Amino acid sequence: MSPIYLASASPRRAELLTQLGVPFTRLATEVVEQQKPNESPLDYVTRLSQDKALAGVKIAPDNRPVLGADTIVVIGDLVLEKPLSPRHAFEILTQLSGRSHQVITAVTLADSLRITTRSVQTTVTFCHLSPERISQYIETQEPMDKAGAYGIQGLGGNFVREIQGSYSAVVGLPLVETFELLTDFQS
Ligand SMILES: Cc1cn([C@H]2C[C@H](O)[C@@H](COP(=O)(O)OP(=O)(O)OP(=O)(O)O)O2)c(=O)[nH]c1=O
Repeated sequence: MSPIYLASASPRRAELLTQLGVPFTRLATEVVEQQKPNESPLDYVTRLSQDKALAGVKIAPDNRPVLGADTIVVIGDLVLEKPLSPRHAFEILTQLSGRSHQVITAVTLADSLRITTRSVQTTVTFCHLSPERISQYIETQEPMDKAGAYGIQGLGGNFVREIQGSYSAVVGLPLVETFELLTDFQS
């Protein structure tokens, strides 16, 4: 696999790309994450992954492909991103308790001429969480930098009764779809 740029500060995305065997250099980009009125969750996560990749293309020193990705948690029509505070994390986890939600991850590859995006939707079902259990989890700090205020790869995995779809997409980068995207883009 040829080397690429990764426009992401997420340690999970770097680990997953390493697991795929893709050599990469990280680029530091800043993208404002704000859903527009009437923008669907899928359109929103797609746009963010594209904005991240295109912000990387702008600062990349050469024309290697740039990968950008975004992950959101969706319950009903409501998009849950990273919690703004421990109190907000408590509200989010209370909403997720005892029911199913969707996790959508979009991945974009772009260079100065082309842009391609794949999105993956996974359904995750949580067991019932008591307020005490939620508070204890928040004390670990694990929820604070994660969409939906949990990490399936960490202690948040203890809450997952069922997952239908891609585990790696929930963690932040769908391995199969990213490999296919890279293969198609570089062929
Ligand atoms: C649901 C879930 C999300 N997450 C993480 C993946 C993402 O890093 C984060 C969602 O935030 P994002 O805004 O997608 O990504 P980021 O800000 O961490 O990184 P960057 O924009 O620089 O690429 O939540 C987990 O690690 N485990 C989970 O189970």
